[in-house]
Amino acid sequence: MEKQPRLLASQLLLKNSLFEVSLNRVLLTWKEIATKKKRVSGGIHHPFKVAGPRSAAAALAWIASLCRVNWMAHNLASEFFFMSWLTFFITSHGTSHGVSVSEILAVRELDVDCGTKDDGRWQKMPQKSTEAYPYAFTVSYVERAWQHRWRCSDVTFHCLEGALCQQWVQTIREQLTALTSRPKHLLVYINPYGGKQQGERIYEQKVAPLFTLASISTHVIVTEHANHARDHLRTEAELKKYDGVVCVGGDGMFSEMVHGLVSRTQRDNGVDQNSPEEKLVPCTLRIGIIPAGSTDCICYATVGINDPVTSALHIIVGDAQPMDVCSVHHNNTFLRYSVSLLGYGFYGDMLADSERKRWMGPARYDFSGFKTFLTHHYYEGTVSFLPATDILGTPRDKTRCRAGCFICQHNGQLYSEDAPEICETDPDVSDSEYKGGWRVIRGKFLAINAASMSCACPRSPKGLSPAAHLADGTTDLILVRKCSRFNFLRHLLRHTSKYDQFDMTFVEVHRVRRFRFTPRYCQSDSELDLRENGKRLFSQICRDHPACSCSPAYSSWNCDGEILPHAAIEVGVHCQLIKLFVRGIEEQPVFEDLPSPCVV
Ligand SMILES: CCCCCCCCCCCCC/C=C/[C@@H](O)[C@H](COP(=O)(O)O)NC(=O)CCCCCCCCCCCCCCC
Ligand SMILES: Nc1ncnc2c1ncn2[C@@H]1O[C@H](COP(=O)(O)OP(=O)(O)O)[C@@H](O)[C@H]1O
Ligand SMILES: [Ca+2]
Repeated sequence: MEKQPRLLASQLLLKNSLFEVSLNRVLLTWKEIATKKKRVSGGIHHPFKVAGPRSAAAALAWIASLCRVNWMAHNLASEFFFMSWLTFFITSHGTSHGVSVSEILAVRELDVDCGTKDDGRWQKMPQKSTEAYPYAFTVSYVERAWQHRWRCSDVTFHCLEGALCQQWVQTIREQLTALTSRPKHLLVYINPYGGKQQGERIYEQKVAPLFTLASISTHVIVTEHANHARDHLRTEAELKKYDGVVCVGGDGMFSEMVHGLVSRTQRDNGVDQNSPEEKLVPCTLRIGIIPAGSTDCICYATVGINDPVTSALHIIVGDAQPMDVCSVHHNNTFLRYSVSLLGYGFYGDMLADSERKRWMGPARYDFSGFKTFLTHHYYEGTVSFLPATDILGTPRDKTRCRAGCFICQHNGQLYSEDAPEICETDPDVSDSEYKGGWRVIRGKFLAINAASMSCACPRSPKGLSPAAHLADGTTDLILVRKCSRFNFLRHLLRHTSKYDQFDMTFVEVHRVRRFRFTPRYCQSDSELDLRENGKRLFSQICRDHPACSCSPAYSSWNCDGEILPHAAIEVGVHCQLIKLFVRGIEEQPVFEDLPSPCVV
């Protein structure tokens, strides 16, 4: 059934005119071609996947001989076909290849005699094609590769008539211009010190050539100090000139962009950020992330991979994904926004320690994580939260937030018949109570984490809260109570396997709209002084009595990789406050579940 229209189309085409094509795969993708047999790439099948020549030169000759491709489309007036897809057939093997117009990156005419150097690499036509078909154009398009990676692929079409060639180029350009969601002008900030300090190199070598190919103009700023990008965005940047902003760096750099853009938007709209109850105005400009940091969990959890080329291609095709942002206040004073992790206890202590070891690069987190694990401090306090009861789904269900997520499309405003009713007495939780819809839990905690998205990252591909949603207006509050080191290790290890990290007696998780935390001792205006004195006092006591197993009174909050100055905070989720140049993680037919090494 499916083959019939294609067959008809090909007959039509042969009658008219059109192209004989040689599929001119670029050398760059050769490595992938050789291993393609193992991969599934979104239903695209190539004839050259079974066996391959050894050297690159042999590969080119082999591809050229193998891939005699007929370009089959109907006449240009027949817009129906063109509206969404370009389809070409690889006649030697009878397979077809369709490319959505929305995933075409660029089209350029080729000077058949001397090739083209539009994108920085020469493409020489095979001699035979040059003689027989003196005109050609190249279409660059997105090809799906292994594990959510996207790559830029080229296909070159040859033809007999110059006018026809131009007509095709013109038509494809018109189609691309009609895609209004694509950015044309971008403001780019590069953190040269993020991650392994490769930001500038990554941008120049991997991203800038793709932006040039897609005719995107950029204004690039290499930051000179922390908060440079935030302050520039908040005050100076002429945002009207741009269709989006891009950061090259890690989660900290992304956080700077969020603070700059959100603050600017609130100021322009007369909204007071200091009021915790205030409804914030969403930002219109989209943010792109080129991952070049240490954790890059926002990129990983929204794209599925930390890969600069993939992220650049998502920016070029103009993807858009709304995201929730948490605002953090202390005593009616705005502190910070958070998009990924707000963590007190384990992640706060780990971050505070790791900041002193920046020279270690991304490995500082493993080192400080290990050290913090050994110190095994717990903290006493009260967590109160407003459960999100009017939603479908729970933090423990098996659904995952993926591209086009149904729950996020409805702003999380779905009513579930199974949603638990709030009852005044909960026999399961003896140390919790309800006050006006708020639930209050007192206890001793190793960690208090709020994940407003999954926080998936290479260290934990499913993340801190695997079922969290990017844009549902809720955050998953994870409470890890005091337990043995062994049990805490079991909990941590489960972040790296398929086993449920919440299925442990000392762990609970709640999907909430707001929450507050108050440490047991304090909180007064002189909290900061107390904290400093307290820390000094405890460290003195512990130095004097090394066997002492007491915990300090306070930890710090890790807010997307930044330390907050207060332990007592109030947090509210702002549904879909920002937009990213991504589409969410695309479903893949294979490789979705990583094999788990063991369960403990
Ligand atoms: C035993 C292995 C345990 C692995 C547990 C992994 C849990 C990982 C959850 C990660 C959540 C990440 C949330 C994102 C936070 C970022 O915003 C933020 C800033 O990122 P940036 O530097 O790119 O700007 N990053 C972070 O705060 C770093 C989080 C990294 C956590 C690593 C924790 C490693 C723990 C190792 C414990 C080892 C115990 C071994 C005992 C034998
Ligand atoms: N030019 C700069 N010099 C020093 N710090 C910077 C600079 N630009 C940005 N920063 C800060 O560096 C911190 C870490 O940046 P980030 O890109 O997230 O890297 P990482 O993932 O390694 O932490 C952020 O807090 C950011 O504000
Ligand atoms: Ca959320």
